[in-house]
Amino acid sequence: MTGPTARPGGTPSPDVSSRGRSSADVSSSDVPSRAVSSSDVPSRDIPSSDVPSRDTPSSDVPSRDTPAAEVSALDSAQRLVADLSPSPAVWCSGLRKRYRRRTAVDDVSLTVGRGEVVGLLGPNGAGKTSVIKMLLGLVRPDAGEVLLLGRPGRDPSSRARVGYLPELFRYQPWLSAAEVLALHVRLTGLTVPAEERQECLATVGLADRATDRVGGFSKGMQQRLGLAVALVARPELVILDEPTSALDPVGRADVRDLVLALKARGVAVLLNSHLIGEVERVCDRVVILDKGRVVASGTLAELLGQRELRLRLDGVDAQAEARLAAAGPLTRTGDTFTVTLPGEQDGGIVPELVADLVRLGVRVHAVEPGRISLEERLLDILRTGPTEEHR
Ligand SMILES: Nc1ncnc2c1ncn2[C@@H]1O[C@H](COP(=O)(O)OP(=O)(O)OP(=O)(O)O)[C@@H](O)[C@H]1O
Repeated sequence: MTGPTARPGGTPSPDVSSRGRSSADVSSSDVPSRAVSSSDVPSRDIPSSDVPSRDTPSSDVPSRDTPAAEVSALDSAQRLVADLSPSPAVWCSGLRKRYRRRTAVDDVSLTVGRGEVVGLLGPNGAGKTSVIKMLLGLVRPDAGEVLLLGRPGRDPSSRARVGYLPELFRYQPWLSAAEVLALHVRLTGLTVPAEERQECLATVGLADRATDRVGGFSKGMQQRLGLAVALVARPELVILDEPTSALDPVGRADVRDLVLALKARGVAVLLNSHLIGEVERVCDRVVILDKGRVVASGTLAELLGQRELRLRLDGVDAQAEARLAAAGPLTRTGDTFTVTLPGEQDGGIVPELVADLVRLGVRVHAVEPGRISLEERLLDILRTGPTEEHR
């Protein structure tokens, strides 16, 4: 996944507004303001003003005098645009960042599809937060390109539909939790009714602290409030940088449920977390960074494989053992047989094996698919370096 990737069909919008700013964002001096030109393939993210519409009175819109051929061409163009798949929630290519002589991010490209949950993993200093800040336009990349929801990441309007929980943040201590949410909703330029804001506080477990001043909140409560801020303006993409670092086990489980609920609603999530078990439970795909580079990426099945099958059996004769060995390399410890299945398995391989064993008179006590954990794979990749298979 390293190296520049083809740009998706997102056409940046010239519309720039202050929507999507967060009072927890880093200083505006980090935020580039240069406009980005566009010349790409259209996507559904094209502002509707760029697309000819029969409903909009305009000099470009066909009138009764417009020749039929022209109307038909406009119809086709509209259909073509409507049929295009939406651009990814996050797309970046060739991101690089140096801080003085230290390279923090080196040629990082990644994509988060709509409704997809992607985990960003890597050791301390790997460049995860730097990548996130470049995606959000909070740090200027030395090279590379970013599109958020089909618009340039540097365009503040792209962030109106992005919820962001920064790794380090501090809200105005003199405001109440409800006031912090109201402030952030105003910054997005959207209208979110008070009841919905209160529901959002309830979602993160702060329903009964709405009127309390944030200055008196514990670290975990501040992190819960940060989550509420990230979620309150009905985002289409949520970027969570270490969302559970201060949370208790119940809070962590809540965040897991929350990420799964977002996914169920079609919201894309980019999750940076050192809690690998959490990432393994909620993420569709994982991108592993080390020393600023992508060292591995893929779905959990791709990264972890699903190659082992452990069976606890009795009554295994030579014929049954031969059947087990036909499924893949076989080892035996007491009554436990472990078969290494081929990488590309078809879904029928396990039920067929079990049915054959039963037919051969074997008593099947347990069948367990085994695979290594994401933590083991991560350590393996970081210690020994990536293989072609991981990249
Ligand atoms: N503002 C900055 N000035 C100088 N160096 C920086 C700055 N921000 C990050 N770095 C350096 O860039 C590298 C990557 O840092 P980054 O915070 O992106 O890593 P990370 O993977 O998020 O780490 P962690 O898991 O510890 O949060 C580190 O070597 C860090 O010291």
